[in-house]
Amino acid sequence: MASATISKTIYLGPFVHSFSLTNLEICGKGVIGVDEKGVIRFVERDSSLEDVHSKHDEWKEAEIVKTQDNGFFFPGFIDTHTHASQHPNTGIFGKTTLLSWLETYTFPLESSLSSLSKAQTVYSNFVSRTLSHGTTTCAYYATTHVPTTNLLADICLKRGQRALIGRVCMNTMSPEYYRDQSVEDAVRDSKASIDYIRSIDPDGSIVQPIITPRFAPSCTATCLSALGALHKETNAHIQTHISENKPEIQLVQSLFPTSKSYADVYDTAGLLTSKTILAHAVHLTPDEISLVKSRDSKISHCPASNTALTSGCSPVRELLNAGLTVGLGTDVSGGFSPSILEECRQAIWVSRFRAMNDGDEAKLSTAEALYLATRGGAQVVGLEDKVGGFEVGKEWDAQMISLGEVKEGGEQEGKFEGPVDVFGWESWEDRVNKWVYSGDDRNTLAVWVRGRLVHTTGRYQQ
Ligand SMILES: O=c1[nH]c(=O)c2nc[nH]c2[nH]1
Ligand SMILES: [Zn+2]
Repeated sequence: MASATISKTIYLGPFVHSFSLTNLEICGKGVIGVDEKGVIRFVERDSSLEDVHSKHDEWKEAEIVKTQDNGFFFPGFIDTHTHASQHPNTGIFGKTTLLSWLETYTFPLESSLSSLSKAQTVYSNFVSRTLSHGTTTCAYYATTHVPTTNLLADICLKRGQRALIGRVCMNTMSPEYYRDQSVEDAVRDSKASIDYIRSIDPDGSIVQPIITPRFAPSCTATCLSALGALHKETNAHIQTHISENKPEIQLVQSLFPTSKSYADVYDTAGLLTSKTILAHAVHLTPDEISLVKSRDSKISHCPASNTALTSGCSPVRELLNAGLTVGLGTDVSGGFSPSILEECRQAIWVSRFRAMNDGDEAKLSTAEALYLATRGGAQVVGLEDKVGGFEVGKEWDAQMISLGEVKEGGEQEGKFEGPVDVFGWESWEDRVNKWVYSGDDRNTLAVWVRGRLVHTTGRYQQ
């Protein structure tokens, strides 16, 4: 559990973060001061503890946290789209595609999360899992059930993980055993969850509610409009899915024959706003891209899920070139991993598949993938003033990454048990690439949110 108080702390060692989409800063000798509120007060480069103590007298008594085992500090990951309720199905999707996958695997599992004890087990486990992978902020879908959606918010608040938590709305084309019985029910229950989440964290500094129409096929036009009105009333964020696979898009066309496009369905309902997170966006038309841009709605790119459910390869370069704001989403359990580091790799792979047809410009670099995982994600969830990088005034949402080192002679005794082999001669840039391409949660020794230590592994020593 997150400790209640935090001490003024100096974080000492290399740090890595994005300046911009293409510019990753790698600072070999950093000193970062974080106050008792978890706010960064100074960031010194090519500096030492002695330099900092002589410059900042009032920091002489501060605690010191040093990187270890070829380590560096990195901003906490931001997962802009995942389903906590689907965690038990991770890796279970067979050869299904979106609509058959929902029927076969997803609705039965989600409906079973009416049980508080089952939800306690699933949600606690998933929050532990995402934290251990360095995810400090997560946009979660829960289920239609208010008590267990609220439980997910309780768990995130207690564990100290920033989260947007959505009670799922679905009043049509869903199984009889798992659907909202009316638009009024969908709105009443969404409101109940919004009110609860705002009551446990009135400033929304850790948990916030998010209005969650599942996707256009599972909500009637009246339901979508009522949720648009609920956004106007509450100013809560909105999350939904869009243009994930082709049969889904055809279904939307047949269900909303007077709409110009899938994006237009949401726009007509007042759901395309600057606080809207649209997951997938694999097959948007140029007109839809312009519409999304004009509304300043945000995109969650979910490459692992898009490949697993054979939905398609999202043209991320095109979305970025059009000026859209993009972050990464694990989309468990369409996606097969709770790790945003894995999602960086998947985003890079999918961009290579696009490049095979679209040309080399489509390729995402390591720096670009890490930007989407941090600063891009922060913009998607509306937290860009607080998290995503290391600057004075931002909050300390960070992970300590350690890569370990191969021992001389290849000795195994006492070797760092992680997936990355560092020999000692690699540049910092090469080390970051090695982490992105072959690292995992064994490399994430410690995780902080707002300066609070929320996860450690046994190897973390201070
Ligand atoms: O990846 C997805 N996961 C879901 O749960 C879902 N529901 C509608 N559309 C969806 N897409
Ligand atoms: Zn999803």
